[in-house]
Order: sequence, then C-alpha cells, then structure tokens
Amino acid sequence: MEQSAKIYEDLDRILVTKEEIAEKVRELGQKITKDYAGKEPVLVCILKGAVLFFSDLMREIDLPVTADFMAISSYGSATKTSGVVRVLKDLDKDIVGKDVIIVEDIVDTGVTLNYLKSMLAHRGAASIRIAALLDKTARRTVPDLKVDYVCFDIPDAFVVGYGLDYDQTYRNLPDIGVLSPKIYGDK
Ligand SMILES: O=P(O)(O)OC[C@H]1O[C@H](OP(=O)(O)OP(=O)(O)O)[C@H](O)[C@@H]1O
Ligand code: HPA
Ligand SMILES: [Mg+2]
Repeated sequence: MEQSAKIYEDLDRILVTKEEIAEKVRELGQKITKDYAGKEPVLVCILKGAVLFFSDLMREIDLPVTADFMAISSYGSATKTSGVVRVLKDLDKDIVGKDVIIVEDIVDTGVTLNYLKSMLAHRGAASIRIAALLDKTARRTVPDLKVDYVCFDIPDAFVVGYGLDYDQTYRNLPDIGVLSPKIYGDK
C-alpha cells in the first residue's frame, strides 16, 4: 500500500485485494486444468486490461497451453463505452480447430466480448470459452452473452487496478478499487 499511496488517494474504496485476487486466480487455474485435461488450449489475452490477470492465470494452469494476444479498445479516455470496438492488434496464429479461452479483465456492457466471440467463432475454433476476472452484470447490454468463468461479480462502479485503467493510468495498482468520480467528472 505504501509505495503507491499517492495513486490510492484517487480511490473511493478497495473492492478486491491482491490476496483475494491471487486466491481466485489459483482456483480458476485449477478448474481450467481439470476442464481441459488432455487438451492444449490457446489462451487469448485481450490487451491491455487483461495483461496482469493473463500472466498470473497462465502460471496456474498445468497444461501445455499456447498464448496469443489481441489488442482491443472501445473506452478510449472515458468511463463509458464508445460502442465501437476497434481491433488494434490481431492474433498472430490462426485458431482453426483450436480450443480457445478468451482471457478478459472485465465484462461490463458485454459489447467487446460479444464482438470478439463472434469474430473468433467465424474463424473456425473448435470451442470458445470466456474467462473474466470481473463481471459487472448491472451494466450488461448484451444479455445473452455467456461468461464461462468469472472470478468476481462486482457492483456498478468504475474500477481500476490490476490491469484496469482510467485513461491508461492505475493499471499497476496491485488491488482493484473504485475510482473516485471526482477524478473523471462526467466523462
Ligand atoms: O464489456 P465492455 O463494456 O465492452 O467493456 C469491457 C472492455 O473494456 C475494457 O477495454 P478498453 O476498451 O478500456 O481497453 P483496455 O483493455 O486497453 O483498457 C476492458 O478491458 C474490456 O476489454
Ligand atoms: O470499470 C471499468 N474500469 C476500467 N475499464 C473498464 N472497461 C469497462 N469497464 C471498466
Ligand atoms: Mg480501458
């Protein structure tokens, strides 16, 4: 807490501590290891927000996984989605016949994952599942989106830390907290 005390001042409260994150990520890694026994899933990290979750989760999966990366952006410098999902970087390898696990930091409206899931399904993956660290169901505008693995259900608040940003800042907080609305005003 001490070394980032200045950034922590911008939070209203801490929602999930780094210890709670580590425990849930370990449990999820064990579950995926069981569910995919005998398979070699492709873990797809959705940059940038999922980067910390991805790197911790993959070390908890005891299978010969491969890793690929996609960069997506729809929030820009706001706390509300622009509704337009931009692919800034695509996967390096094709996923035909592969068991794909999309690794995301947060499902908010669901617009990003809905877009991504149908895009990857069209490329001929054998299966696609979603693993999300946080699920903010109160904000969902895509009600039938299935999120297969969730670590934490969270309330309707803009959160930062452990990879999640506001205008590219706060991603390095080890915990996840509610950003004080005074930081972003009506953005
Ligand atoms: O469910 P949604 O309402 O679509 O919101 C979730 C998406 O928004 C954030 O990405 P962002 O566009 O902020 O890019 P970033 O990961 O680089 O921060 C987050 O990482 C998810 O990808
Ligand atoms: O609550 C959030 N915090 C940071 N990024 C986000 N992208 C969607 N929702 C959020
Ligand atoms: Mg963001």
